[in-house]
Amino acid sequence: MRDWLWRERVGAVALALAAGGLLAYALLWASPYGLRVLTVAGVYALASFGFQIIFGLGGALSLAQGAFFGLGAYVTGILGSRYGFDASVTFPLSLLAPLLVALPVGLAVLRLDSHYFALATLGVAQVLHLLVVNLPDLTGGANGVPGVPPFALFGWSAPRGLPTTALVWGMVAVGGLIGWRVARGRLGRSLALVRDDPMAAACLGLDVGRLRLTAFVLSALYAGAAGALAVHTQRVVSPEVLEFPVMVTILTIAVVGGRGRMVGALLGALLLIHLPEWFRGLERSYLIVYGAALLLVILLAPMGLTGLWARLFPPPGRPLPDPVEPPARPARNGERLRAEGVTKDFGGVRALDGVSLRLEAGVIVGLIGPNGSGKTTLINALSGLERVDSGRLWIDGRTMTNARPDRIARAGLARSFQAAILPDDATALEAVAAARLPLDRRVEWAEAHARWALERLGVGALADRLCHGLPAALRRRVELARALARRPSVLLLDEPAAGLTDAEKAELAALLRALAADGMALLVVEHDMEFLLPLADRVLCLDRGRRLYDGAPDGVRRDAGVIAAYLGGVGA
Ligand SMILES: Nc1ncnc2c1ncn2[C@@H]1O[C@H](COP(=O)(O)OP(=O)(O)OP(=O)(O)O)[C@@H](O)[C@H]1O
Repeated sequence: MRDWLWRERVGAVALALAAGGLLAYALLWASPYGLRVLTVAGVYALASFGFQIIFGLGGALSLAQGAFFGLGAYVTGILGSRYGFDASVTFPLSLLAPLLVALPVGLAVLRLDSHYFALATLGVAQVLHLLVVNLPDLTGGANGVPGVPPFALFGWSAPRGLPTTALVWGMVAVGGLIGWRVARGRLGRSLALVRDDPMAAACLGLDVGRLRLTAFVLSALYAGAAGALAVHTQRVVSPEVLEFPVMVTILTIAVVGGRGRMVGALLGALLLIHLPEWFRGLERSYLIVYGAALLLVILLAPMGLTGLWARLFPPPGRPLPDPVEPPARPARNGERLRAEGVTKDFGGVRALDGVSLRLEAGVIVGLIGPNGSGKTTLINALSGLERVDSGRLWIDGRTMTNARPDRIARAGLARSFQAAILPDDATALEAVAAARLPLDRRVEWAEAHARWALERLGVGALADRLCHGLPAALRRRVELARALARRPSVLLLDEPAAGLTDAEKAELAALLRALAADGMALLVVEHDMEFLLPLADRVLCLDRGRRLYDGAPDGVRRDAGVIAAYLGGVGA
């Protein structure tokens, strides 16, 4: 514990020293030109904080960050220069304008795949650029708007030099702190989960669309603020602020600094904006040296400067929270899930053909059938990952037919996948805590509940181990702990015993029985009859998407239809 505190403090001390050094440079050594460059670095750091939220944490390559920057700059430029408004009007409006563009654009394009999303956001930048060039009465066209006043608020105005630098870096400090809290808090953690695997995130109850939209809007606010400050610094705004180099600079800052980290944005901005100045003396060869220096940084630190720092000085393992049992859903007997007449076609293939199913509290239902009989499709349909063509679904009496996976998850359903999906660079505790983010208001509570789930599955000792490199059996346990942490009323498991030793299977069976005894309704897809038949209370067998058998486990081996379609094949 003491070691952890000490090492945590080392990071804070390093940051304080760097801030002190920067302050000393600004106050004592920097020339007026040096202060200008420092101010521009601050402006880019602010825009990059926002980019870290949408790109670094959310994993969405938005190429609109430069456009939002330019929009903020134009709003301040036009209102300040033409109408004489001070920052009390121009600054909020420079945030509002990107927000008003980001909302509809985000709603329209955030569901696209990454490269289409990147192209769509690039389109936003192109449209804005065309608009400013072709609306000369408003924007000054290709010449832009000159004579933008300095940042002024309630009669005080920031003259060039130190006051402007201090103002910008004050905003950088506030913006960085907010961004840091976002990254460490529920939003940042949820976004990282969405970035790593949107499907798994949705099945844990996270509203992927809303999270991405929030990140996009936040990124636009940061860019708008940075654009407003940029135009006060340069005192002129022209279409250049909407051109691609601004976007490329922001992207390079994030990549060089380290994706998703606010300190990375800060370091990246300071480095990227100062590098050309340091190499300017080289005259014509400056671009070559600048490019080579960048390449070197990327080669030596592919995870960015902050990634390199973390590799050289690995962050201390945090003390684990004490386990706390999460509140259970109200106990209910009887039916928890009902599906009726579920039909699903994939092109010409009928994967499910009018399947009906009931899952009850305390009852384990085994789902069997030959390969391609529709078992996974049924689990996907029940958990909202596949839309059904016809049929109906209820969970705890509430209709959930074709509801989104996150809604179904919040209604009380949890599931596992054939191959456990866990984020590689998260610890087991973080991976499980992610499942509690939609339920717990604070990350600390989510972690305490996650610790309980890990202990319950007998893998408490793995809490601070990275998911990457965990053996398959342990990954399954952690995934199950993640499902359990949400205290679901219905649990769907897709081949949970695959790859386990006999001893591990016996442990798993005991655990599943204990969960059923707690009142959970379970559906277990398995090919391993030795494991499933003694475990299940009822067995449903599918064949070519149709129900072939639904009854007691001991009747399965005697059923002629099941033997012909399936058991003959698996040699049971
Ligand atoms: N996304 C898809 N697109 C097209 N066809 C699909 C898709 N998903 C499943 N199918 C088809 O639907 C049928 C049912 O597949 P499903 O994966 O549900 O079977 P399964 O019983 O889970 O098989 P297995 O035991 O091999 O996992 C198969 O014919 C499969 O090829």
